[in-house]
Amino acid sequence: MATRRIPLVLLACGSFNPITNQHMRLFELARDHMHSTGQYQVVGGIVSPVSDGYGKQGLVLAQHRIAMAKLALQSSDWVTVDEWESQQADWTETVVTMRNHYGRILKEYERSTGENKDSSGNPSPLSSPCPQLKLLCGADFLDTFQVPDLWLDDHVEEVAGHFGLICVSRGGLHPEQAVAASDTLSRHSHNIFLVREWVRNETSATEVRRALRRGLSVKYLIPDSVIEYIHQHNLYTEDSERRNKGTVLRPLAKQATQPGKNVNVAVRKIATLLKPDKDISHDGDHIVIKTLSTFKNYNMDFHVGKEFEEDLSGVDDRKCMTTISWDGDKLVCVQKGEIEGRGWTHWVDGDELHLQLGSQLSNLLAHSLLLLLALRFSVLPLFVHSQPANPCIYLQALIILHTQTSASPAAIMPADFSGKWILESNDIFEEYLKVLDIDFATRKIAISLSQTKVISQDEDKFTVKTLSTFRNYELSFTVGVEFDEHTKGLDNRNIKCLVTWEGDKLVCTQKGEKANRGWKHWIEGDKLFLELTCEDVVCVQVFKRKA
Ligand SMILES: Nc1ncnc2c1ncn2[C@@H]1O[C@H](COP(=O)(O)OP(=O)(O)OP(=O)(O)O)[C@@H](O)[C@H]1O
Ligand SMILES: NC(=O)c1ccc[n+]([C@@H]2O[C@H](COP(=O)(O)O)[C@@H](O)[C@H]2O)c1
Repeated sequence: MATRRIPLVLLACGSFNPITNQHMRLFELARDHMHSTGQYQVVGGIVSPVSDGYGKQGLVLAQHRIAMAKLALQSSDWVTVDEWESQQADWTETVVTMRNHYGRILKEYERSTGENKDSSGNPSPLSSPCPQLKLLCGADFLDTFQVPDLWLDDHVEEVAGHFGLICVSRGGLHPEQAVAASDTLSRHSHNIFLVREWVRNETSATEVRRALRRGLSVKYLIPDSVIEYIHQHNLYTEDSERRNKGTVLRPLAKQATQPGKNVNVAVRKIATLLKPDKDISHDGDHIVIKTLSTFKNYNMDFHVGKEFEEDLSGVDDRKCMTTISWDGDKLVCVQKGEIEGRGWTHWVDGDELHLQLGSQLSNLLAHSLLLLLALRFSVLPLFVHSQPANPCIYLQALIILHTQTSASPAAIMPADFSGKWILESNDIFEEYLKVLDIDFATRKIAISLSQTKVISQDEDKFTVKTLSTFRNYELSFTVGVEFDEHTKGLDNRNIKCLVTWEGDKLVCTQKGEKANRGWKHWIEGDKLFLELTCEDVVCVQVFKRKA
């Protein structure tokens, strides 16, 4: 007997700021994929734009995002826009939105099966199987599960385990790795459907907004009706992009103050009202970190490598013998005293400054990581504060910090790029070569070759050698010092270059005949990333450190 398919509803949650053609494609791709399993019959799709309380930079009002999504989806006979989430006063956890929709779906199902019950009240064999609801997302969404304090573990468990996920590939991301890296996701991998989009579409709402601000065409990226709506309401401007700038994303603020996080309610209330500044200055290994707030100020003034007596008045009023030292490019602090294993570690990872606090008291949250979200030279950090005034309580409070120092975190902890790096992936390299006017034959050779980068770094002085069996290229520069480069053997142009630190990224602007030309280098774990930009093409190369 043929098994009957499970009716399935797909739910996509996001900003949809604005909705793009690719958002709508996700539904089509997911439906095809789920039908191909032979198990499911997709019976509907829901777009659920997030509420204004989400706090994401540049988020225009929900009423506009809803209106645009409705206009866009006029062409679909099975995907609809739902306003429930967007109309909630505060931002709503995704799982709460899922429960709400699923409750509604189940009611409808019960109503329909009510008509088909046998004498003992059970659904008759004629009834269709119980419907399911799954969350539809792009590969970047899976990565967000790893961000500390963004998701509650129980919620990830419920989304992946109880409901299920359908995840469509995006850019060079590796959703299968995101699943493998998470215990929760890998436990439910049978309920996570990875959909491969072969016709790659890199449209992102952020890029669409940028183009609109610059007065560039976005035709064929978003529907004409949406373009018209945007122009009528003058939606995406420099002003609208500043909306929520400096605001901590609501999930980060909310999840970190959940009762399940062992937060002292009274202190949490005070802490969440605070807006302290963090002022970091340094002169060689002499570092001063001032944390200033209307509640409490705390200053640290130390020399790396020299033990000193730290008076934690205003924190937990203990004294410690403290030593802060470099461990690679991490700043590691050991605080010897009454509390065992006390200390912290600071490091920079991409645009983020991480602080890991450890102490016997905080074992419950032994790996509580902070994200200090950095925007170019200004950082918007989140601050987790250990306040064991009551030894049973671990306080985790989020405070918004605006760093007002010209010294970026990278100036304190510059990354070390030295080493040999082997090319692993080379995303849209051919488009990049094309935009540099490199001829067909050279392009075909170049994309087929492996590359090795050999980087020597002496503080801010760099030599980067790019080696392949076809051509070698060498570049030397000092961060902050402009230089002339002749791209010999590449596109043979003369350009004026300046490399600067942005966080721990090395960022180069290349001024010359080609617009918007430059590159960025950064390290994540044992990977070296190189983002090459020219005009509107962005190519990402990933290298692996050679042991
Ligand atoms: N090009 C794309 N490929 C695959 N998934 C995508 C793509 N664009 C958006 N998505 C997915 O659509 C959902 C809603 O996305 P969202 O509203 O955040 O748009 P976005 O383009 O990702 O926005 P932003 O550029 O601001 O990050 C998310 O699950 C996201 O991963
Ligand atoms: N804990 C949570 O439920 C949680 C955390 C972060 C984002 N989200 C959701 O993920 C989506 C992300 O959208 P953006 O990619 O536009 O930021 C939003 O719908 C947001 O509400 C949910």
